[in-house]
Parts: sequence; structure tokens; C-alpha cells
Amino acid sequence: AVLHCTSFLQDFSTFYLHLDVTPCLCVILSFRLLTRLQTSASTLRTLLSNSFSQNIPSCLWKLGRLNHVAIAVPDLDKAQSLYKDVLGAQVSETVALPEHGVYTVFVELGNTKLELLHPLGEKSPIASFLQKNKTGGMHHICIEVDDIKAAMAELKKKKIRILSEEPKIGAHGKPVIFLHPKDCHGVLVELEQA
Ligand SMILES: C[C@@H](C(=O)O)C(=O)SCCNC(=O)CCNC(=O)[C@H](O)C(C)(C)COP(=O)(O)OP(=O)(O)OC[C@H]1O[C@@H](n2cnc3c(N)ncnc32)[C@H](O)[C@@H]1OP(=O)(O)O
Repeated sequence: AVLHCTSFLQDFSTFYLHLDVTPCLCVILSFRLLTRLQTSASTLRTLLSNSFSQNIPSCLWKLGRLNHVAIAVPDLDKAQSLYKDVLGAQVSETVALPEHGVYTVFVELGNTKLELLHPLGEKSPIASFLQKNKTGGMHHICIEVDDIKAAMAELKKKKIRILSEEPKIGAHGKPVIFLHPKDCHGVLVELEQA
């Protein structure tokens, strides 16, 4: 393309010389033409790269909004009362989820929620957490994804440990998985199918 442009410019200059235009004017006109050619080449490059990036998805799944932050608490009634009576938030009833080994209470915050967690049963993951954190503490964050199966496939490839073979049905009746805190900078991460 460069060779074509160069020879075209040479022909173009010769043409102007034949017309008896001064060499100086000829150089100016050639320079203008070259600038135009460069501009259209860069515009073309931008257009091509835009259309490619629209057609090829960088990722087959997308991370969405923060669904909730979960807090493990040793006394669910006291924690419920703090958010409802002291802080004035809208607070749900207590719901037992035996398949997860937890009692849950949701605190509505408008842009997201808090999930208060208390152990249910002897094998509850919250029981071992509370043994190490006697007064309670932040247990996990939950982020929505648009395709949990695609997320699992990609995260497995990237060696992020997923804490169950298959998604479980979470507190909102939707499939969820948990990612190992040691692979997520010390934070247990739950992904929920939006
Ligand atoms: C209803 C549902 C929903 O919202 O939809 C729920 O919430 S269910 C919520 C409850 N379900 C879950 O949590 C399911 C996923 N969780 C799990 O599989 C487990 O709890 C693990 C996260 C793998 C931890 O297992 P386990 O307590 O047996 O192991 P461990 O005590 O030896 O912990 C291994 C290391 O991870 C750290 N570790 C443990 N739990 C952690 C947590 N929540 N956040 C950050 N780090 C944590 C420990 O300090 C330890 O680090 P060091 O070695 O440095 O001391």
C-alpha cells in the first residue's frame, strides 16, 4: 500500500509539473494528499477494530451488581434488632436453609442487601467461622453473574477453586456457587445467577 501511495504521489507531482505549477506548490499539494491518505487509513483501522471487538466477545459471561454482603452473627435476634430497631432498616423474617446449614435474615439497603447468617446444624460452615471469630464478622460477598455455568467453566480453567461440583440453590431460589477465599484475596465470594 505504501509503494502504491508513493508511486501515486510521484505521478501526481509529475502531473502538476506538466501543468507548469511551481515545484513548491507541487510539494504542498502532495503533502496535503499524503495527510488525507494517512487520515483515512487510521479511520479505516479504527472502524475495523471497532467492528471486530463488537463481534468477538471478550468473555462469555459477565459480572453484575453486588447482590449482598453476608455477616455471620452469634446472636441472630440481637443482630436483627440492631438493623431494624436501632438503624431503622427494613428487615426480613428469619428463614432456615438446612441444605446450606444456615439461618438467614435479609436487611434491605436499597442498592444492595445484608445477609445475616447464623449456624443451623452441626456441620454448618458458619459454626466453624464463628469459632474463629467469636463476635461475628463479614463472611462473604455475593455478586450476580449472567451465566453461572460459563463462569464456572472459565474459573476452573483459571485455577480458581469452586467449592461445589455443581451450583446449589441459594437464598433467593437461584443457582449459586462459592469461590475459595484463598483464591480471592482472603474473601469468600458467592456468585449468583441473576
Ligand atoms: C444461603 C446461601 C446464600 O447466600 O445464597 C449462603 O449464604 S450459605 C453460607 C454458608 N455456606 C458457605 O460458606 C459455603 C462455602 N464455604 C465453604 O465451603 C467453607 O466454609 C470454606 C470457605 C471452604 C472454609 O472451610 P473450613 O471452615 O472447613 O476451612 P478452614 O476453617 O480450615 O478455612 C480455610 C482457610 O480459609 C479461611 N476462611 C474460612 N472461611 C472464610 C471466610 N468466610 N472468609 C475468608 N476466609 C475464610 C480460614 O481462615 C482458613 O485460613 P487460614 O488457613 O489462613 O487460617
